[in-house]
Amino acid sequence: MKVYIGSLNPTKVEAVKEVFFQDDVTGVEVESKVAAQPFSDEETLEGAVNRARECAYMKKSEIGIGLEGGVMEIDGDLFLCNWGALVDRKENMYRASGARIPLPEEIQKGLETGRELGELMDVYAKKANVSKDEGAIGVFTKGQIKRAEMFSHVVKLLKGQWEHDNQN
Ligand SMILES: O=P(O)(O)OP(=O)(O)OP(=O)(O)OC[C@H]1O[C@@H](n2cnc3c(O)ncnc32)[C@H](O)[C@@H]1O
Ligand SMILES: [Mg+2]
Repeated sequence: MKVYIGSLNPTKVEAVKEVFFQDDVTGVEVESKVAAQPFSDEETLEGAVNRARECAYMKKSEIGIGLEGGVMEIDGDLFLCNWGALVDRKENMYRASGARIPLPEEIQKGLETGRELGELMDVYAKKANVSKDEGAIGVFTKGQIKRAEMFSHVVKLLKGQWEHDNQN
C-alpha cells in the first residue's frame, strides 16, 4: 500500500514508517496552509488535515497522512499540542491528537513575541534542529518521550481507527 506523509521532518516520516512498517511510505513536502506556528488546537488540526488531504490526492496514494505541531492555551499557560489526520482514497478522514505538556514561561514569552517554537528550542537547548530530533517534548521530559515516539502514538491512533472501519 502506498502511504504519503506530508512532511520531510524525520520525526514525522520515521513515525509513519514505524507504524506502517509493511507499506511503502514516502515523505513529501506539502503546504499546511496555516501559520508556521499554530496557536490553537483548531489551527493545528487544520494544518494536519490540509497536509493529509494533499497527500491523499497524490498519484497512487492509498493513504495520506498529515502531522502538525502547535501550541494551545489553557488558563494562560501554553501547552504543546500535536495533531494528525489520515485521509484515504474514499476521502474518509480520521483524526487524533498527541500527548501534551505545558511549556516553561520563557518559551511562552518567546512564542508570544511571534517566534517559532523550533527556533526557541534551539536557543534553549543550545543545539541545532531540536524539532527534527527529540523535540520540545523530548527536551522537557529529559528524553522520556521524544518527538518521533509522540508522533508514532498519533499515527497508531489514526491507523487503528482506519482499520476499525475497514475490517472484514
Ligand atoms: O517540516 P514540517 O513538517 O513543517 O516540520 P516542523 O518541525 O516545522 O513541524 P510543524 O510545522 O508541525 O510545527 C510547527 C512549529 O512548531 C515547532 N515545533 C512543534 N513541535 C515542536 C517540538 O516538539 N520541538 C520543537 N519544535 C517544535 C516547529 O519547529 C515549527 O516551528
Ligand atoms: Mg513547519
